[in-house]
Amino acid sequence: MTTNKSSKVTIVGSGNWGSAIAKIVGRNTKKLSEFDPTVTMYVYEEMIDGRKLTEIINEQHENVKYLPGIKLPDNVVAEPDLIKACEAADILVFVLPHQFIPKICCMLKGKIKSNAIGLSLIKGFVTSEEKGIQLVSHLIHNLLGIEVAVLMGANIANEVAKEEFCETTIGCKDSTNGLLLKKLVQSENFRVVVVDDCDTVEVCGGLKNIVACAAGFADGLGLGDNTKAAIIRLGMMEMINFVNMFYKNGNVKTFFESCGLADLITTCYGGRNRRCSEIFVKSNKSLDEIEREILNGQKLQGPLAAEEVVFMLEQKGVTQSFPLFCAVQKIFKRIIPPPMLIEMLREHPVHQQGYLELLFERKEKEAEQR
Ligand SMILES: NC(=O)c1ccc[n+]([C@@H]2O[C@H](COP(=O)([O-])OP(=O)(O)OC[C@H]3O[C@@H](n4cnc5c(N)ncnc54)[C@H](O)[C@@H]3O)[C@@H](O)[C@H]2O)c1
Ligand SMILES: O=P(O)(O)OC[C@H](O)CO
Repeated sequence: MTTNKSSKVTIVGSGNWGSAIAKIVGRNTKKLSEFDPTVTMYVYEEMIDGRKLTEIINEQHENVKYLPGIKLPDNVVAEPDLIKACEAADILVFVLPHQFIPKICCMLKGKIKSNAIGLSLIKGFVTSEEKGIQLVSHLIHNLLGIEVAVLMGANIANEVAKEEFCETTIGCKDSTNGLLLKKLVQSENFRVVVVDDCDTVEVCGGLKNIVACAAGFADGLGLGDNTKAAIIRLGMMEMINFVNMFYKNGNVKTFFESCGLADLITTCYGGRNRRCSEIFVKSNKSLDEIEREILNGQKLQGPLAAEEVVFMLEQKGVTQSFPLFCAVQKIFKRIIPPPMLIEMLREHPVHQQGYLELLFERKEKEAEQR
């Protein structure tokens, strides 16, 4: 935990969500004595119409590429040098597409304060040859040696930036740090609940992106709301099963925080993964083409997560328990056609009599044994 009276905050990332959270964090640090008012935002530099993005942000106080139309507080300062941005920070808010995080952490190793704390807003997993699938917060902790909390919820960045009411979940083991992080990110219209079941919070954020892709496929196939509701329910059952199998201390109650069912709903109706998956079904375009044409530099997390998760499920020999995750991976690889999604869900193990009892009884027994 940090002992500074006035904690210095750096946001590592400046995409759609990074910029939206910078708006809240910048406002809070300006008014709360716990924090140094200046928030540094690490920006992966790029040129926009001949000007550097960092210069535009620092002069116009707007991330014109990733969050156009939203003014950032003037105490949010864009910095293109990763080390300069992070070396003095007491709190590091990680909010980059997950594919960039291993490289960023390697660059930061040994260059940050040893008593800094991290908060990861990254929804995804990382995989390596030796370690298989790993939670992003665990990777950051292992590489940088700092405690890392997570923040996940039903939070489409553009809506948060417009200050529409929503909720979110922070997973943090240390209650003092949890409270400090809550103060950093909570606002009138962004309500925070802190829980200590960090792994479940983070797994929810990574897996819901896969379910969102299935929802997008259903939209692309012209199916209606009943099918989408089934996809959300079956997706949530696979998420619960995944936590039960691989994160033994996970608590099913966490699925009823914003990071669980609520995020599944918002992402299956309004998210980028859903939108791009619908186009994937309706066109012959590759995912790369769709990402380039639709997202203007923003990144999809769902297809990559499906690849990583299914690789792990295959290694463990348990793919039959996760037909929805597997269907998404196979459809993106064009191994099966999109209508096969429904074939794979028709015989879902959740439809077997007594499935829920088995799922929850097993969990209760395990809890008793501990
Ligand atoms: N956008 C949302 O609505 C939203 C909401 C909640 C959580 N999230 C999660 O937050 C995380 C970040 O998402 P986002 O929406 O802020 O990002 P984004 O999709 O807008 O990604 C683009 C960002 O990646 C950066 N980038 C591109 N190439 C890079 C490189 N080689 N190295 C480092 N950075 C590079 C870009 O500069 C830009 O800042 C993701 O895990 C996402 O799932 C997003
Ligand atoms: O746009 P998506 O699909 O990356 O989802 C955004 C957020 O994670 C929703 O909470």
